[in-house]
Amino acid sequence: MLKYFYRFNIGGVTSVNENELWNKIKSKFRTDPKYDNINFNTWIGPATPISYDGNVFVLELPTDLHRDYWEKQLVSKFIEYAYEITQTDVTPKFVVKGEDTPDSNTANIRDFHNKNRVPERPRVDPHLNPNYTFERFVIGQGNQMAHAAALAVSEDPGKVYNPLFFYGRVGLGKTHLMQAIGNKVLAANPNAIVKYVTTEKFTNDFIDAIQNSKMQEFRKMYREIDLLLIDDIQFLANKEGTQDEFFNTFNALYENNKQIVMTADRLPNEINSLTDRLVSRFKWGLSVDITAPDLETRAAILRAKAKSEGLEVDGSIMSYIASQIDSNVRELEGALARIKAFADLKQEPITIDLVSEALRPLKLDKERSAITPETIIKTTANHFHITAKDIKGKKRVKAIVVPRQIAMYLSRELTDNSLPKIGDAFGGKDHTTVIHAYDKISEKVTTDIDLRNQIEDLKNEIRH
Ligand SMILES: Nc1ncnc2c1ncn2[C@@H]1O[C@H](COP(=O)(O)OP(=O)(O)OP(=O)(O)O)[C@@H](O)[C@H]1O
Repeated sequence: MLKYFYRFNIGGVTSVNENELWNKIKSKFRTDPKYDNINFNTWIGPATPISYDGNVFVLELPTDLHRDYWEKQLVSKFIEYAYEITQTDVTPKFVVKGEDTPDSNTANIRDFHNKNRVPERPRVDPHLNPNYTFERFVIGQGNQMAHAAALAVSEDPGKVYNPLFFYGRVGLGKTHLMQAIGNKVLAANPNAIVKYVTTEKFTNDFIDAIQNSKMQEFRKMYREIDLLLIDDIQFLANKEGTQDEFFNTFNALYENNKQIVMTADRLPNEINSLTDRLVSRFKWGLSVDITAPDLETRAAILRAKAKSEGLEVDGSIMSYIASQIDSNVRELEGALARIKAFADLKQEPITIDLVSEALRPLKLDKERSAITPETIIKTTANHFHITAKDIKGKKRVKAIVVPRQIAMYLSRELTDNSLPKIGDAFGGKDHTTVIHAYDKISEKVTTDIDLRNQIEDLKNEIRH
């Protein structure tokens, strides 16, 4: 391709040639905090200046995708920078490498091959954990809805809820449930193309494809999927290029009635800088949250895990472990593994003493005993901008009654104190008042997301 290297003069201002101008523009992009290294190396670095005649700047880009990206995301910055440098309006023109010299012969050959190709089902590794099945998933109050939706989708992918979106805190079974859909779909139809991918992997594959000019393969692979399971999409935050590509993948699959299942630790509209068009698409289907399992479910999960590992543990010991660990299922599993290792090492049966010894380094008992209704009352009062005296008092206004009930609920959840003892700490209330408050809040958290978040925040504040 011809390159022009010349300087010329407009009104006494010495103009720069395309290389000089491009280098200056590049350094401006480099120092702009909006464009980090990955962004710069992916989109800006691979561009080549072709010509600049004082008005039009021709920039060659390696792929169509780069052109799209430049036209949508970078063009205005380019114009702004070019103006700062030259004090003139520069119009950029983007050309894709090789496009202005199409080799018709090669194109014809490629066409021929495309038309005569025998369609084949590509082999895609689904990346599923065979243990993440519906059979091994224990249903409880916090995951009932999510489980039902997952099951419905696995029986009729692409038809009922598309996309299906699970959200919730870490370690509560989102990945397990989404992969259960994949395992079930594959069991029913071994030819289905199922792919589980984390958002991190999707991003890396995408960047890799751009850097190695493999976008076509990348797109083809993702667009032939029947069931796409994409985990932790909160990691799309602040990644505009990947969001664009995911948007295209999403549309291609959706239009072909292919099922998409996603997870995140929060709702789509709470993900930082997730573009509105993605947020609105994610809302087309169904979003379900998974919340922390209650005591009963935690014990049931433990029983199921112990059974699958051939561990014999008494029911009351299970309840004890479940009462000690109320954060998430992953930690529950970790505790069980720890107890098993401890029993093996000591060659002793699993008893309450052994369990409490095994879990001691996790400081669970200590943590529990360090938390008292007093600390809970104080923290809750602060949180709601009232006083501990209000909580212990008898005022019946809503602004005090609700925090009082929450503090009672937390005192039951986080301490081993008996009901009368909790009642005493709350200014001598009867134990039936504590039960009433506990039941009321337990019921409310199942439907009120704000309350649930507030309680989670409070638990964290109390623990730390
Ligand atoms: N209801 C359940 N029944 C049985 N096992 C469960 C249940 N919920 C979670 N688990 C187990 O807990 C562990 C953590 O679950 P998972 O990885 O699915 O959580 P997650 O919500 O995807 O968390 P993260 O956001 O950290 O990826 C897994 O081993 C999973 O099998």
